[in-house]
Formats: sequence, C-alpha cells, structure tokens
Amino acid sequence: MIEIRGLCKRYGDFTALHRVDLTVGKGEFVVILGASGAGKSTLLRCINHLAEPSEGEIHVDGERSRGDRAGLRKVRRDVAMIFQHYNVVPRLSVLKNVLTGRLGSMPAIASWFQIFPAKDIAIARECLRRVELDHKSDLRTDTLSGGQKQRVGIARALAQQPKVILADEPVASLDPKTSRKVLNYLKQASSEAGITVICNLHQVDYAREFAQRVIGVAGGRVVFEGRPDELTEEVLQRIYPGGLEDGPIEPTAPAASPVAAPVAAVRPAQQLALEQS
Ligand SMILES: Nc1ncnc2c1ncn2[C@@H]1O[C@H](COP(=O)(O)OP(=O)(O)OP(=O)(O)O)[C@@H](O)[C@H]1O
Repeated sequence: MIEIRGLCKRYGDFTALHRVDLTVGKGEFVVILGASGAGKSTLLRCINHLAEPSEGEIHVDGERSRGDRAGLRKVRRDVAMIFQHYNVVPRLSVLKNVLTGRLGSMPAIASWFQIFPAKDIAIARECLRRVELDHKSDLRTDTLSGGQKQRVGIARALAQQPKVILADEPVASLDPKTSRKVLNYLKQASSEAGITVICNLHQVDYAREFAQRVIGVAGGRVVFEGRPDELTEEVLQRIYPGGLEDGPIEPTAPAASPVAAPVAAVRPAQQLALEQS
C-alpha cells in the first residue's frame, strides 16, 4: 500500500530523514517507535506532504504521491491524519466534526455551503457508532473529554474512507485505559476495514501490545524493522541510544513535538470555512 524509497528530508543544513526505505502492506498496523526528535513525525508528515520530501519517492496504492495541487487533493482524500491534540473544531458539534472528513469527497460548491448529502450524514453517523460516540453526535465537541475528542478524530478519519491512516502520537495525552481504547479502534480500522495504519508512539508497551510490525527510528534512520516480540533490550538500545529513562516510554508524559504545526496550518481550507461560518 505504501512504498517509500530513498526518502530524505532536510531542514536547511539539518537532515531529519536519511534515505528511508519502507514498505507497508494493505491493512497493516505498523507502529513507529523512536526517541523525541528521531524523525517519526517528519516521516508521517512527508507521507501526506504536510512536509515536502527533499528527495525520494512515496507511492500510495501503486501511485506516486506528489505535492502539487492535484497530488495534494488525492493525498488528502486517500490519507487521513490523527493528531496528538485531536485537531477537532471545538465549537462545532461532534457530528459536524466527523462530517469534515467527507469534505474532500464532496463537490466544492456543496462543501463551501456545508450542504451535506444524506449519504454523507449516514457515513458520519456510522463512523461515530464505530467509536461508540453516536449518542454524543449533537453535543458541542468542546464538552467532550480528551479521549472522546480523540475518538471524534478517529471517526472523522474513518468518515474520510481513506486507504491509509497516519496517527501521530494519538495517545500521548491520554491515560492508559483510554489509550488502549483508542488504539483498539485504530487496530479495528486496519483489521476490519482494511485500512493501512501507521502510528507513532512513545510507549514501547503499547507497541508490544498492538503493533503487527514495529519500525524503530533513530537519528532520522530506520534502525529496526520487525515483530513486536523482537523488541529485545539490544534492539531498544538501538532505537533509544540515549536510554529509555528520558521519558519516551512513559505513557502519561507526552513529549511536546518540536514540529507541532499550528492547528490552522494542517486543516483543509474547507474545514476552516466551516469553522469560521
Ligand atoms: N520545520 C522544521 N524546521 C527545522 N527542523 C525541524 C522541523 N521539523 C522538524 N525538525 C527537526 O527534525 C528532527 C525530527 O523531528 P520530528 O518532529 O520528526 O521528531 P519526532 O521523532 O517526531 O519527535 P517527537 O517524538 O518529540 O515528536 C528534530 O531534530 C526536529 O527539531
């Protein structure tokens, strides 16, 4: 489903990703582990062109993904993103937040005027049901807990009917019980809906529990690729050369992402229009 070849990302003189090669299959649930600053977010952001690769090729479902206008439209439709800080629109209802996942598939005129066809409303409601939030659909999203907001984020991603979901530390701000619930919904998306899921995590324990395959990243390079039961001490040393003590596996201690983009910068234009209406 995803083929990455020779991916490099440079920020000025600094190289954040060094010739990364990676293949992820359809319906696979892959966890990326790595210390803070290893390049995990940059890798996800290159896949959906929130960050433009400096070199290399990314293919999604057999097609080379491109950062031009038409390429971006396609990637925004095929690849959904879930963020650590949920990225929901607080004053919109839960249902409207989920409906924003449909905007990329609607004719521009309908999306600008927020005319959601009954078919899209039915899809959004079904996605809310899948994350067990259908009973909250009419509430303002800012009345929900953090875990519920993240479930809205997952429902919005599912409503997009994407081929791929990229989840960037989706449970970093959540307690362990809620984290497991959220990771279970993501796992179901891969096992039941056949969506390819790539999930950045800081918690080795969750990677062991949920991942089908683990990719270890250190210093912008892939230093491990294997099954969760192959995460030995020696492998963890490679992934976390500075050791595990500095916080990367603490489930309740989120690390602030140095590249956390302003929320507005990662919203589709139509979603902003919806918010400003
Ligand atoms: N826009 C940017 N400009 C300059 N440097 C950047 C930019 N984005 C990321 N970097 C640098 O690239 C490196 C990788 O950052 P990235 O956010 O991908 O790491 P990460 O593994 O996701 O870390 P964390 O777990 O803390 O979010 C870091 O050294 C970071 O400072």
